[in-house]
Amino acid sequence: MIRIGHNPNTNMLPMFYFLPKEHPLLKSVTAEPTGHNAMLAQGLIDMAPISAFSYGEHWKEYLVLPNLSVSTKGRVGSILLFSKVPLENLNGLTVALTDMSATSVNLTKILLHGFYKVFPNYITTPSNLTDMFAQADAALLIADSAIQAAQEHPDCLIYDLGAEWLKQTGHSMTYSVWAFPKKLLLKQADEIKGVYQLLLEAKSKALNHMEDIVNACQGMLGGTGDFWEDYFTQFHYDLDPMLRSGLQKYLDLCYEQNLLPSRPHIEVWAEG
Ligand SMILES: C=C(O[C@@H]1C=C(C(=O)O)C=C[C@H]1O)C(=O)O
Repeated sequence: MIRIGHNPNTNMLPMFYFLPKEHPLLKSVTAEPTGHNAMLAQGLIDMAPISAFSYGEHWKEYLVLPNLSVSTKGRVGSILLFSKVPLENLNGLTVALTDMSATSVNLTKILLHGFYKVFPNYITTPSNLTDMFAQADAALLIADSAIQAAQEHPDCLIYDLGAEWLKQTGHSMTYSVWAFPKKLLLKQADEIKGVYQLLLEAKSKALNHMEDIVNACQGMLGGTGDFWEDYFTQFHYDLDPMLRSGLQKYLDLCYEQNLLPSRPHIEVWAEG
C-alpha cells in the first residue's frame, strides 16, 4: 500500500480526476502543497505531487516520477501576484505570501530580487486577498484561491508569474513534480510501479476527456467552459527535456540566490 498525496485544486484535476478513490494499492491523503511537502519529508506519506522547490530541498533523498509534472511555458493563470503598485516599486514594501506554496513563494523571490532588483519584506499568511492587502502592498496566491481572487476583479495590478518567468528567462516553469523517497525502492518497488501505472492511466484518460475536467471545475468554482478550456491549454503534465531544463534553471537560480543549500541534480526514476 502506497500512501499518496491528493491535491484538491483544479490545476491537479487532470492527474486526480480519474485516479481510483479506492484501490488496494493506494490510500490518498488530501492536503495543499506545503502539507504534502512536510508529510513526505516526515515519512507520513510515500509519494506526492510536491512543490518543485521541496524536491530541491530533498533531491538527495528523493526520486522524481518520469512523465509527470505540473508545468507551463508562459502564463499559468493561477500563480498570481496581486499588487497595489508596479513590481519595480516594491522595494522595502511588504509582500504577503500564501502559506500553501513553496515553489511560487521562491519564484516570487527569484523574480523580485534577481530580475526586478527589489527587496521587499515578506510575511506568510493564509490565502485571503482582503486580509493580505490589509497587512501588505502585494499578495501571492496560488491555485484555486488565486483563480477565485482574480474572478472578483480586485482593484490592483495582477502579475502572472509563469508569464514573468518566461519573459525573464525564456524557460518553461515546473511547479510540481511527483516524488518519493529512494529508500522505498528497497521494499516497495512493485507497488510504486503499480501506482505509477495508475497515475499514467488516470492522466491519459483525463487528457482525452477534458470536457469532464472542465465540467468538474465549473462545479467547483463556477466560470464558463471557455474560461476553463483556456486555463488548461496552458498546462503541460509531462516532464520532457524542455520542461526539465526549465525546472533545472529554476532550481539553479534558487541555489544561486541562497534559497536552497545545494545545487540540485534532478534524478528521475529509471524504472518508470
Ligand atoms: C500551477 C500551480 O502550481 C502549484 C504550485 C505549487 C507551489 O507553488 O508550491 C505546488 C503545486 C502546484 O500544483 C497552481 O497552484 O496553480
